[in-house]
Amino acid sequence: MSVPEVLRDKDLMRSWSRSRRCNGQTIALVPTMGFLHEGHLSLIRTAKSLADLIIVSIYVNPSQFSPSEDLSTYPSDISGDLRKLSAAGVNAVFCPAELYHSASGNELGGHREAINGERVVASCLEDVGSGHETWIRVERLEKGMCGTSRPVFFRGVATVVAKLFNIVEPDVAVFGKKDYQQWRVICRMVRDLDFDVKVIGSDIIRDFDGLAMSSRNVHLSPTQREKALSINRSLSKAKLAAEKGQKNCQDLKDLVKQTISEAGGKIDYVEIMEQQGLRPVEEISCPVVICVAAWFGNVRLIDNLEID
Ligand SMILES: Nc1ncnc2c1ncn2[C@@H]1O[C@H](COP(=O)(O)OP(=O)(O)OP(=O)(O)O)[C@@H](O)[C@H]1O
Ligand SMILES: CC(C)(CO)[C@@H](O)C(=O)[O-]
Ligand code: BAL
Repeated sequence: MSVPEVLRDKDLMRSWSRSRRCNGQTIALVPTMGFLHEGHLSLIRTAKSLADLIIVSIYVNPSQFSPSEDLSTYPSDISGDLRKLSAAGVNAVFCPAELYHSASGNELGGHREAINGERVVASCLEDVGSGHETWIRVERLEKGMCGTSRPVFFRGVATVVAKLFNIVEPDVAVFGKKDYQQWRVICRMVRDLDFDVKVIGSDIIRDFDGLAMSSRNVHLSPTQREKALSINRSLSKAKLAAEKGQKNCQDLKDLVKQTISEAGGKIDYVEIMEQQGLRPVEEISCPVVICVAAWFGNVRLIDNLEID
């Protein structure tokens, strides 16, 4: 077990990376928001098969949360994460305190301020008069599904991932297919803006009972967790129905919605999209992905299943 180098400063991160690339070593980046689980570790294993050195970034990006979302309660355990990353054989961990410039020109987004000892969070950067004003929009792919319920999400993700690519300068970057739309948005950004980075989508890792692993699962009560198993159950049912010949997407979506609602989940969306461009499909005649987001109490979970 070797302890990875922990870098908090973007210039140091860039020179760490550049010096290794100058020596001919290839670098894979695995961007995360921390509170690591087996899903993240599987991305690291994928990354290790693709590059000489692995960098994991841990940064809870404020600009992808709107003010009503869960930035302030996003789980964190940096010492646990560092232990897992050491065991996983990662070479460096990039965990900047802040990545955005403030209006004063300092590198402080100002999204977390202690007022009267309480942690107050303004999650959308403009709300606090940040100096940051450059955003990447992946105009069609960012719309619909998670883009509807999380209006600043993909703008924030695309922008922070572009920043990470510019700082780390990786050869390869690995993302989870659990966040399917996010993965496709990043692939499109890389293609459209000519980033010299190969983007890889890595398969969803599920817990023993089928629940897709997610940092937010920690907020589920045992009863909510039990109910949340309906997501994977509903996706498997729909896939089986499709394989048996049910090609009508409305019927398949209704099956998914009914299974989750009956278990006590509140549907955010259920969509069936073609895999590459995420355009909605009415009859299955090409590889599709069924994408779901649903609430269990205050926890919003996403999941999906590809039908090839
Ligand atoms: N179960 C999983 N299988 C595969 N990849 C995953 C899984 N969970 C997360 N990832 C991937 O890990 C990367 C970092 O994700 P993040 O740190 O937001 O974790 P998360 O578990 O997705 O958290 P959240 O609770 O926000 O959904 C993303 O590319 C994401 O798709
Ligand atoms: C890609 C990412 C690290 C950007 O903040 C985040 O959205 C995530 O963890 O999936
Ligand atoms: N894994 C996606 C990060 C988010 O939900 O904000």
